[in-house]
Amino acid sequence: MSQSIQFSTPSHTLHLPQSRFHRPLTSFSFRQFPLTSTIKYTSIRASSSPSPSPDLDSSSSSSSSASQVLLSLNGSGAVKSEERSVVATAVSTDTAAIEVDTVTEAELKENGFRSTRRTKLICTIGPATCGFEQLEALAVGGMNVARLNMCHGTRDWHRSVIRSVRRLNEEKGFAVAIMMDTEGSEIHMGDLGGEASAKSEDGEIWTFTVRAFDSSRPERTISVSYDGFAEDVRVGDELLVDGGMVRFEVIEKIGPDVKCLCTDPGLLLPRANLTFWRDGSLVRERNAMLPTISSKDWLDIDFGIAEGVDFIAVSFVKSAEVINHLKSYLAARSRGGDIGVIAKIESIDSLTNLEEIILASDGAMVARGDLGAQIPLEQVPAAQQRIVQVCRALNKPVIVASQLLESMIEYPTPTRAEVADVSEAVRQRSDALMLSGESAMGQFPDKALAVLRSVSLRIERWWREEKRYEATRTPLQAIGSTFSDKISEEICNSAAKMANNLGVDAVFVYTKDGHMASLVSRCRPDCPIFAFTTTTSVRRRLNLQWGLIPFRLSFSEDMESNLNKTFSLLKSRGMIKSGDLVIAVSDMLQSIQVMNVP
Ligand SMILES: Nc1ncnc2c1ncn2[C@@H]1O[C@H](COP(=O)(O)OP(=O)(O)O)[C@@H](O)[C@H]1O
Ligand SMILES: C=C(OP(=O)(O)O)C(=O)O
Ligand SMILES: [K+]
Ligand SMILES: [Mg+2]
Repeated sequence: MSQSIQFSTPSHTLHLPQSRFHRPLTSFSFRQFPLTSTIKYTSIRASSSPSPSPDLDSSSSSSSSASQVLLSLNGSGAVKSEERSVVATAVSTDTAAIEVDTVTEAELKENGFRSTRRTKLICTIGPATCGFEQLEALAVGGMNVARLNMCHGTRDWHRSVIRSVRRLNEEKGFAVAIMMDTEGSEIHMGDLGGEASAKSEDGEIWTFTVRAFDSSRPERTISVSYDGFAEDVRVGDELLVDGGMVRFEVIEKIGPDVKCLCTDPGLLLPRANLTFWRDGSLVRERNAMLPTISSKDWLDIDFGIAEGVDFIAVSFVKSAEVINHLKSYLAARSRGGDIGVIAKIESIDSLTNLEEIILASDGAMVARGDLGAQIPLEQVPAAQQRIVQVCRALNKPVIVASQLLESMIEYPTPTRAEVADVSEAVRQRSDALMLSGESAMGQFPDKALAVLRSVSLRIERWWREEKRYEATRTPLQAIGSTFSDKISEEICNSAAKMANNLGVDAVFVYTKDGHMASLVSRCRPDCPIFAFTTTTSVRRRLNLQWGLIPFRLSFSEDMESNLNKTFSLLKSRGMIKSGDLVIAVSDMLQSIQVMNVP
């Protein structure tokens, strides 16, 4: 019935120093399981309340102990509207102890493993999506991470969104992670005194000023966030709003006011970014004086720690130093340092110091909005490809962001060019795609998310059909520093290769801190990766990474018992079936097992 092969420790064990994951280290040998598997099944006992503790089962060999599996829809593909009514409701059967997100469950049951989406989706939350039902619709539509841009909104507003997302996760079994994005101290316009936008026409004279307005905004006047602004600019400089959406020429300076002539008309949006160009180059001296993390950002970071966000995305990173600084700050203040730091690559300096920045971070964002204001637009695609490749090489998740479906802020369908752009990001196999204004303040947030979902699924399938995977490309460079890390890496590389060659249905990875799961994800195998972890926060963080379907599950050091338990739980939910071919790896027992589900 089930055939399984196990590479594990038998007679001779090689003793190695304990790794940072405290896993027993092993040597490798080969053992063929008898055709009648040693794996046995016992039914799952129902438990009236799910265990709040993410601790491992103490009774490691007992696959009959009350068990809990938490699973997210993340990674699942499309959801039909009629399924929404049943989505994410806790199932009250004798397996009530299993909390399952029924979106993924329905997907797996209906279309099998191959249908799951590998590319992760991030939605910026704004006025269009901050209500509980709107957040739920996004989660049902495939949102893996909710992003909060601290450039906008009050802390109270952000707190209420964070709490709604948390409630959604708790009540409906989702694992949507929260990413807080810092404002940074680059120069930007004020908030237009509450207006949604202001139109600037060709030939108009506008005043940019560091003065604050007591009451309403004077006509054709824009406040600027940086005090040194009026001193720094020169008559003749070109002033670009949002990287060129609107252009002005500086014609006169009067104290704190700078008079500018509009040369390229357009819409001014609240808090739009401002850059200055002199003789065809970006004026950067001024920016070098500004701290990457402003005093307001530090307060926001403290707020993020207190509210338990999962990721902090740092705007306008210039070097690895600021990332290291923030990481030690977080390690000292947040329990267990469980907030991931994402470096936003959106400046010339961040491209210059790309490798060291990414190495220091837990992930990176190709922030094409500001990047396109700092380098010529035609250089942005090459920069994107390089950033995606470096992240992959260094095993850090990478997000492609900004203007993916910009036209969908106003229209219900994307342009062909936008679909091509999204396809390219998926084809590069970036971990995640991000919506900005489309979900924050657009008219069609759910439709925009559905476009990301369907394009991701289609391109991923095309990629697999074309068999354009690793064999034809340069192998991944080795990254592990300790011997133990090198073993994990080799195991994951081999497991992914075996998964492709054998055409397995899924890779199972048992991981406490998520590292082993990220190593499997890095290989971008053809099949989905079921990542089992013991803690809720790791489960949420894994939601950012390509191909991972994160589950929370109590498990032990005993892989056979873990597999027994997982098979029974997933089979009882109809998420796997007898005969499915699975490869299992774990960061406790460094082994690869190949087996058919009995
Ligand atoms: N928390 C918020 N409150 C109000 N509006 C928001 C919020 N977040 C985003 N927005 C709106 O969505 C737009 C796009 O979001 P985003 O790309 O994150 O910001 P930005 O345009 O400042 O880079 C913003 O310009 C703003 O109009
Ligand atoms: C994502 C970006 O950053 P923000 O929206 O904070 O400007 C960007 O510049 O592309
Ligand atoms: K920001
Ligand atoms: Mg930016």
